[in-house]
Amino acid sequence: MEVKIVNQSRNELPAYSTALSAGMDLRADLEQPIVLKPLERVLVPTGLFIELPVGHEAQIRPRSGLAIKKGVTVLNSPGTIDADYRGEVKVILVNLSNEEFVINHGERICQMVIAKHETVAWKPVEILEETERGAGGFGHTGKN
Ligand SMILES: O=c1ccn([C@H]2C[C@H](O)[C@@H](COP(=O)(O)OP(=O)(O)OP(=O)(O)O)O2)c(=O)[nH]1
Repeated sequence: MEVKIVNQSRNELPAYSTALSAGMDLRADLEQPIVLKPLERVLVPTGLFIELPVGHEAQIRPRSGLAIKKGVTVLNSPGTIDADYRGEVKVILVNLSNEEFVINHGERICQMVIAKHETVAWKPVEILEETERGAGGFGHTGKN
């Protein structure tokens, strides 16, 4: 599938890869480094703009390496990029460690996965079909 992408990032390194992996790493596009204190969050620009086909979304997900080594993750994971969004793809990072984390220009901060989704026509009804579970949830079957 082809997806249109406008790259206004100042990164010399490729902003995206063509590898056949599910997630494409995205790089920070920064004029100067960002210092993220413990428990602070920040909106990080990528310099990328995409045009997804209707019925598709892009999901912004954490990188496992940053999460386990630095405690830095995507706060709203998975962030949703809608098919009709034409703004810059941005990433909400949060520092869950007890040390400062510096985000440098060009650093790979997250990964983006393109996914298909259903387009639903909601059908209002008075009653839903019964099931064995019924309204039980949130651990109602116990631990064992
Ligand atoms: O991590 C994210 C999440 C969202 N967006 C952009 C693309 C998305 O299509 C738009 C709206 O996102 P969302 O629906 O999550 O935001 P909202 O808080 O519901 O705001 P809105 O009222 O603008 O929909 O913001 C990003 O760039 N990065």
